[in-house]
Amino acid sequence: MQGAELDARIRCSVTVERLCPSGQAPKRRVIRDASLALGRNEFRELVLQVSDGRAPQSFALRGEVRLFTRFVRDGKSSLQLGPARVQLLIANCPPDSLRRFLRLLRIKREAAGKGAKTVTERARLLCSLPRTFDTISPVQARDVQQVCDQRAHASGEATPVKGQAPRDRGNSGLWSKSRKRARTESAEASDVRDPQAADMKCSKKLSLLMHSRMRLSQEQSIVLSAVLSGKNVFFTGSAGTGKSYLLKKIVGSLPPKSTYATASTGVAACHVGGTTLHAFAGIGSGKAPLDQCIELAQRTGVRQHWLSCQHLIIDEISMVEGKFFDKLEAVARAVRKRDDPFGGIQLIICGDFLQLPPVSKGNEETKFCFQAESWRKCIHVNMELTEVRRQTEKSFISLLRTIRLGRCTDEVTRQLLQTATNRVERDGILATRLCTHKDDVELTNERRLQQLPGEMHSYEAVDSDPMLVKAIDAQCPVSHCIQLKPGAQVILTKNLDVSRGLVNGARGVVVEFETEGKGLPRVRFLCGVTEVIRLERWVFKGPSGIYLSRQQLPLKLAWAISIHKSQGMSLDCVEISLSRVFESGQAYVALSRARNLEGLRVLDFDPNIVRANPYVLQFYSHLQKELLFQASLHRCTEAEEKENWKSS
Ligand SMILES: Nc1ncnc2c1ncn2[C@@H]1O[C@H](COP(=O)(O)OP(=O)(O)OP(=O)(O)O)[C@@H](O)[C@H]1O
Ligand SMILES: [Mg+2]
Repeated sequence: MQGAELDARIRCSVTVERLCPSGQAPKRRVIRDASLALGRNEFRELVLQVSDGRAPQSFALRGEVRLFTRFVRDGKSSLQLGPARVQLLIANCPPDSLRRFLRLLRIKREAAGKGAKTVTERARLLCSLPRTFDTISPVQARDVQQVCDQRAHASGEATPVKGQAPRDRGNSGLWSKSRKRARTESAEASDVRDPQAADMKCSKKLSLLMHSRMRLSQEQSIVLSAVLSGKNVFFTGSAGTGKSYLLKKIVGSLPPKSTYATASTGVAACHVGGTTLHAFAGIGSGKAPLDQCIELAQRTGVRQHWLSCQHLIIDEISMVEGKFFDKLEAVARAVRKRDDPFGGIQLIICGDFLQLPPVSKGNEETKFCFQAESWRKCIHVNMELTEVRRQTEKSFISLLRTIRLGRCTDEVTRQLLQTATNRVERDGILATRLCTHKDDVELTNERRLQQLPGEMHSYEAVDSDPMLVKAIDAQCPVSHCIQLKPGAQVILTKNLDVSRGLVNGARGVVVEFETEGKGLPRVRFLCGVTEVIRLERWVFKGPSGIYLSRQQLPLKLAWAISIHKSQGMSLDCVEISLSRVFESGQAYVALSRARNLEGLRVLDFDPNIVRANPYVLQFYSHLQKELLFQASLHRCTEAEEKENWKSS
């Protein structure tokens, strides 16, 4: 199937509810594994076709159609088809596919607008045309123009009252009535005065909307295809090659009911909208004997995860302990009563073993996951991302590559020593110090905030469950209480507007506070933008599988951050003191957070602290050979296929 056709057809669970006029309970039919397609019938009307693999049912989108999109993130949506008194409840759809499907539906429906010919019931009955269903064509320039015309027309008809959605569109019910959209619509209404500008704005907006899907590189797409083919995949790659970016795309491409996104740390889990691996597993630290762990995993709530999980995603695998992985594998088989590796769950694992290793306490011996006994039998395919996306300077990428392997040539040492004099501060934005020890971070941030003159402003988060503040703290990248003063150094913890540089990790300084309302902070960022920062919401799965959320400012104090917390982040301007580095990979993680050499200042650099674990190096050396072998095999098969094709 091509992209456009993919957008027009989704696999999901569909419940068809027929509402009875007499007020009786609706008649329901549940199709668990349905195909839902958008197309046109013999009268060129828009039609939704639901199929369970046998007889398809069609629903023409005539008259009023109401669309509910609040839970698209969970793969759910519903459509009320007014005249037919039918409701379609969509569930368990890969969220990205659902988003694209609904976007296509909205645009096609709006493009048809009022101009759509209505076929009378009589004409329908008398018509001799055979019943047909053609999958809808992709969005064309013509559709975009029609939508813009419709919008301009609707705005012209509606009284352009600020903050009020045009009546006509409100009635169609196809656009959710969120305040944000109402704002946009009122802005559109004011564009009526300059129809040409409004038209251009509208086409630009629509074209952005249609092309806003996350673009993957070729190598990222190959990994996604391997995942969608059902294989157990481990993909690796150096820092910044887009592993977590791809993982988010993978999460959005799988059915939500049976997909569990996890990571070794809370912050990494939040990046992929999931939970920690420990919270998913429900077996505590996993150090208890196997039968006790199995018992723990059989508890109500926990058992349900193990049984419903068909795709388990794990980010930052380098920090998962090997023995813990073996325990999980055995628990999975026991709880699911299946002898296949991991009880038949598809594993999608990613990380870079040359970054931070599992946390060890005291003299306890820790193993990497690839040293787990069950690793080899669980992983079918190893893949590597090679294109670095975080950094663009070739020389910096090559420097980082050397450090990653635990080497430090004279040239690398010279380049890093040279950064000690870098003036990374700009416009009052100081460098973030990456610290090896957590205590240093808290002390530094508290002390520097206290030292600032000016009034302190406090912001309390609104949590979905105030009893679970600790669980939310463990996963959310922002604290329950944030305190700021003018001059506070901050870092953005969410992508707000990628095109303007307001991305996760963007560095800034608080310049002032609004005098009205909540007294929100105005922050000047390194990218040159000064913006009032508003409350944002984070949603993630809590330990018992229910969704938790926090509403808070997407800011964190940024005089200092721990290297452990920085794993997975991209940072604008950093200062690193490497004298107390104690782990292999720690120096590499710290250095690879920077986007470029100019944004980096390394203090007290000693080449001896650059280390890579010898077992990890050995693992990667085997992996490289395996990948080379796979690639040559692939080339041979391709050549053979070409040869066969020529001779046939
Ligand atoms: N296909 C892509 N298109 C646009 N930007 C991308 C793409 N892939 C990755 N990026 C960007 O590259 C940067 C690094 O990506 P990401 O954090 O996913 O890397 P990573 O491999 O997980 O790094 P780390 O090992 O440090 O966790 C991010 O800013 C991300 O948005
Ligand atoms: Mg990552």
